[in-house]
Amino acid sequence: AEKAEEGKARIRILATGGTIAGTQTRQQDHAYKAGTLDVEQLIAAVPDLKQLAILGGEQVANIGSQDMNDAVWLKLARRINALLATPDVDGIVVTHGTDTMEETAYFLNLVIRSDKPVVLVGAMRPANALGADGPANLYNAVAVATHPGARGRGVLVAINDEIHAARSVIKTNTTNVQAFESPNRGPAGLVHGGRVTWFEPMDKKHTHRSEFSIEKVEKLPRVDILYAHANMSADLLEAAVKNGARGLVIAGVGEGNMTHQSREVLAKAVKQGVAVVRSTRVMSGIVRRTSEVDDDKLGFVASGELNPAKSRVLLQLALTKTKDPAQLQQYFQEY
Ligand SMILES: NC(=O)CC[C@H](N)C(=O)O
Repeated sequence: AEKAEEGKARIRILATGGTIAGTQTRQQDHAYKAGTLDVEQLIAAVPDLKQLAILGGEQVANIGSQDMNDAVWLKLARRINALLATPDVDGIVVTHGTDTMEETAYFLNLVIRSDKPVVLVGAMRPANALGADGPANLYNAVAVATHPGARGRGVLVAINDEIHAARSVIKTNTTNVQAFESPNRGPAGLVHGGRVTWFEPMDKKHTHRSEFSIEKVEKLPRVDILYAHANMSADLLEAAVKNGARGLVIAGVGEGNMTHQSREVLAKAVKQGVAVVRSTRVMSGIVRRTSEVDDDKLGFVASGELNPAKSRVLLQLALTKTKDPAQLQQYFQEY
């Protein structure tokens, strides 16, 4: 029997597309189209959601998340801030493609102004595939968003029975249903059949404690990521600067390393006022300040635990405040 309405959390589901809203023409097909179902269809597919919460749905976008961009981020973040500022919404679930989910989650983690739960969810199999994972993931995500322990934890990702902090989570498999991990820290919790278990909370600043704001931001600065490899030439770095990048993130080899030619071009870029962050193409571990590369001398910033995609998000927001390398480094420690 359904629980009494009073006492139930009011959760708004904001849909943006992705495989969770995707369909294939035949169940055996490999090919499919992301973002074909709308938010009402997603909710209707999981009747038991009504037991968990009072739900409302909104369609913010309907795209494959490879097409996620600053404009949709700003729209989504503004809508969430507006909803959470009212007393009628207790939490938000965002359905999202998995390709860039880690970036959207971290962006929201830095600009949402509330300690109410915000939970991103996706799926690896289209909605009508054999063994579709979307309905169970959505059920679990709503359960997490209604859980009192989710409050104040920052933006979360709930997928395949795990809960992850936006800051730590990365996609680690192209197609498997087990596609998300937090390699350095492990998950923030577990959720199974809607039952939630929490682990240690994140010690970094986020959401209501974040000093980043998009209220007055019309456009985010351009930040490019360049991927280091053996025999890496430096001309693509020069091209990025020439094309107006205000920040560069290096997906470095090892602990944020790159060819000496690249390092020299980047040092020059810093002198021209471009911010440079050293991250790594390696899946786990930390890029510490001044190991093989002398960040103090060159004016670079070490990304710490943040992978290139997340470093890019933080740098975009940090550049709305400063381009001083010392202050930028401080942000990379605190967020
Ligand atoms: N599993 C997925 O969600 C991937 C589908 C699509 N590429 C997206 O990220 O939206």
